Amino acid sequence: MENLSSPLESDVIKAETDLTVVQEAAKLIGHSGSPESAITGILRLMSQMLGLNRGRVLLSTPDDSALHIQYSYGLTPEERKRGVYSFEEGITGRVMRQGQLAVVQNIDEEPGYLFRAVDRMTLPDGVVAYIAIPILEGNTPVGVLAVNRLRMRPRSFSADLVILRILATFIAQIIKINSLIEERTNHLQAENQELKDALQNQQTNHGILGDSRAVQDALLQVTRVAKTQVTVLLTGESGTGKERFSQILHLNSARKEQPFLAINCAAIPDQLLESELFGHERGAFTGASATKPGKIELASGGTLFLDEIGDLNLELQSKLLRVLEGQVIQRVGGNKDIPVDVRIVTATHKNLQDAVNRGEFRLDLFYRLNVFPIHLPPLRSREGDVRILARHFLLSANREYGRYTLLGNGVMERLESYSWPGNIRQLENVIKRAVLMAEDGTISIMDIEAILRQESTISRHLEAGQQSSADPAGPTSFNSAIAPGSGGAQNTSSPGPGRPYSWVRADEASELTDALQQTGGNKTRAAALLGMTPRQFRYRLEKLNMNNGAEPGPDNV
Ligand SMILES: Nc1ncnc2c1ncn2[C@@H]1O[C@H](COP(=O)(O)OP(=O)(O)OP(=O)(O)O)[C@@H](O)[C@H]1O
Repeated sequence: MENLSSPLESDVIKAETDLTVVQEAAKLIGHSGSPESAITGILRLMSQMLGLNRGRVLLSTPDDSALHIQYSYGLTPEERKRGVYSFEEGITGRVMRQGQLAVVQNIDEEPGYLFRAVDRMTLPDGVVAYIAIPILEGNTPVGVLAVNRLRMRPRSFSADLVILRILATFIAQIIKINSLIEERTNHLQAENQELKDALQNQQTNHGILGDSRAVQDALLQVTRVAKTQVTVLLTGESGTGKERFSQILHLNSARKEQPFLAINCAAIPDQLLESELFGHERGAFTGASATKPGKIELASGGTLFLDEIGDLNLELQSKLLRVLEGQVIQRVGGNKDIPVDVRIVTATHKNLQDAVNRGEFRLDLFYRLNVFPIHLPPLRSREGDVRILARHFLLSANREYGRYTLLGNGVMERLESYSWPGNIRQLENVIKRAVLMAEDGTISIMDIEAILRQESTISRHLEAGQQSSADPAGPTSFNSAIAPGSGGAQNTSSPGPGRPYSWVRADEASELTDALQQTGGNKTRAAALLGMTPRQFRYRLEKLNMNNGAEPGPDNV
């Protein structure tokens, strides 16, 4: 081998060999799903084609911060097992620590060479060298590629170093791809389990998620009273699941084949609400061109859910009491008693007793409604539920948007420590927005912090907005009112994707600008970041005179 015909010819042969090794090793990257065979294949090529023997790849384990021989060629299982080095030990530890290659020309003369994995006796008698190269992910060492070679060989050290650097890069790729595959596989397995659990949960709990005592108690109470005719009052903060539980009550009752209708009493002006609830006769008021049955009639045989019952005016309270006592209604503009058979379930986030004390709520109606109160506690006091719900909402947002997003390190803990004033609805919105915002398939702690910062601004704006009137831009609202005459058995309180309306304020300009900057000017994504619909976002830009990148004008608010 040494006596080649001419230096030029030997150079050509070496270059061809190197090229073959690189080509064959590159093919092995395609087998990253099985890193053992791909990396061992590269180590075998190094030994057979380049004379770089006893190749080993040492990787660190998170548990003991030491390097272990994970893959090798030409080492016995015992030698492999012995090859464990702390980052402070030997040549290998130094390469890992400093991220720089090491070349030991003669291992017998290097005090730092430990002979730990491979005994000197098993190596050739001549002068043996050792080369160790860091395996880098970006600039960070994640492991070490090491080999022994005879010092006297026709190939130069520098030629070996060049090819070893290339092969270390290939090995880094294989490790990276494999860890991605592993991460995705784990995610898929978790998702699979989640789907099985959800299916099971769907069968037993009608899709109500949560292991906390509070949720389990509420479920038990709901299913217990479902079969009876008892009047149920659901209490709890906004977004705690009052409407959801009312549906479960209906689905567990003998009325489940009949309609379930919902109305949010706070979302509909009083004069419309009366006609929505009781219906009207033809000609009852301007525009009443035809007789229209109300929701109470339409829900006959089934269940009517009245959300925000505390907002019902005193006149309608009396009429509702009459329904509860006599199971009859009169349409607006009519004088005929129409018998109805409806189960009325109500909900409120207000303290009804206080409303009674202030004279705003009828005591007799309060007693009628409050026969069986069920309280849904806020999310912050449902221990363990944020985790379950967050995983569920992540899964469904991924499905809805066709993404494959994962939660990054520390994100779940941050979600668990947040106070969730908007409860489950807010958690769902935050996860949806985070999935839309996540750039590289992972929701980072920074993404979540940015969204939670926005959430606290939203709460502040909401307080301001609640003192104002309706949105001229007609934004999506959590509680949408029914258009008069829309009829049909629709649910009028389903949550929308955007945030509830709040008045445009001058100090919002910097938020809009920040969001636009973060999303590189993409208005749809900026809107999502702020929890707004694109329409709400555009409306604000217009109001603040910022549509062409202009600074906001003080008179435009
Ligand atoms: N335990 C739960 N598991 C899964 N999803 C839930 C749970 N509780 C509530 N949700 C979901 O959270 C959202 C808010 O619930 P819901 O509308 O029932 O709250 P609410 O208390 O009626 O709110 P509001 O008082 O503002 O009308 C809905 O999308 C609902 O499906």
